[in-house]
Formats: sequence, structure tokens, C-alpha cells
Amino acid sequence: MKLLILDRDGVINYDSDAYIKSVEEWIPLPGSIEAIAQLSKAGWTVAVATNQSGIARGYYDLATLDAMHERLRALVAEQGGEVGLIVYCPHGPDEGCDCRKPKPGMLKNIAAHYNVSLTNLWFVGDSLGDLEAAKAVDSQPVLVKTGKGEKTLGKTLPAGTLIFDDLAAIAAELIHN
Ligand SMILES: O=P(O)(O)OC[C@@H](O)[C@H]1O[C@@H](OP(=O)(O)O)[C@@H](O)[C@@H](O)[C@@H]1O
Ligand SMILES: [Mg+2]
Ligand SMILES: [Zn+2]
Repeated sequence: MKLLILDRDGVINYDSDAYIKSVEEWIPLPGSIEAIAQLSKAGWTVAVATNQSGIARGYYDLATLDAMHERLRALVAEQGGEVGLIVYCPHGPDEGCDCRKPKPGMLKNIAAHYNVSLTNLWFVGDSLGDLEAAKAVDSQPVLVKTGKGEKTLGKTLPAGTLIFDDLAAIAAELIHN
């Protein structure tokens, strides 16, 4: 099974230091919807693993978060594709949960859902925590330069991290190679 896991903010949609607090603030990055649809139509299952501490912080509620994800699904469907399992961590940094990246709980959850191995499975993110979560379960860390990616590039990356400009470049790589 061809499974790809994506971080959300900064990979699929624009991120903000003020958090993405509403459907109106949830704006796809250029080419990201098309990339997901192309991957889906090429036989890839595209899942999402996203930290959403804004829930714990009271910036937005679960209904709003679900509305953002329905928007994502609708936009990809308009391009003839579909989005797989979307998993989020609603907890705050101090709650000690198992799902908040850089912990790999969400990746494990997604792999178990599809009954696939995490080894070498590509996980695409824009933050160091995304890459560390991948490394923790022997998945392939993949950094995009969108969102916080350029800033993350200045940090020490896990060995073997792959680097791409954006999600469209990743789709081109996976579909045509
Ligand atoms: O990139 P993903 O995982 O999809 O989502 C990141 C968001 O949940 C937010 O994560 C926050 O980090 P803290 O959760 O406050 O450490 C900040 O980085 C925000 O700018 C960002 O919007
Ligand atoms: Mg992100
Ligand atoms: Zn959590």
C-alpha cells in the first residue's frame, strides 16, 4: 500500500504564529490541494497527522477543527481525489499525551489503521518535531520549505531527512519516480 502521511499547518495550508483558528483562516498553500489529489489519483493514500494545541488553549473548538478538515476533503474531492485518515492531537504541551509530535503516537495510530509498517514510510512536515516524530519510528523524515520549513532548515535535522520545496515537488517525485 502506498501511504503518505502529511503534517497539516505549513504543509497543506498556510500556518500562523497566531494559530489557524477558523475555516476562514485555513487557506491552502499554492498547489497543495492539487498535489494531494494527484497523489490520490495515482493510488496513494494521503493521511494527516497534526498537532492542534489550539484546542487545549481554547482558541477554537472541535467543531471548527472538523470544519477545516471537511473543507480540505471537499477541495481535494473537487480535483477528483480523496484524503485518508486525519488524526490530530488536541492536547497542550504540558499534558504529557502520547500523540503530540515529536512523539510518534499519531504516526503509529495511522499505520495501525491501515495495517502497514512505519519503516521508511514518508512523513512530510515543516517543523523539527515532525521530523523527530518520523525518526522515532524509523519512518522517513521529509522537510518542506513552506510554513516553518525555512526556519527548520537552520536547525540540526535528523540524519537522512529529505528536503523539498513544497508538497507539489513531493507529489512530482512520488508519482513520476
Ligand atoms: O503543523 P501542525 O502540527 O499541523 O500544526 C501546528 C499548529 O497546531 C500550531 O502549533 C503551534 O505550536 P504549539 O502547539 O503551540 O507548540 C504553533 O507552531 C502554531 O504556529 C501552529 O499553528
Ligand atoms: Mg506544521
Ligand atoms: Zn495529544
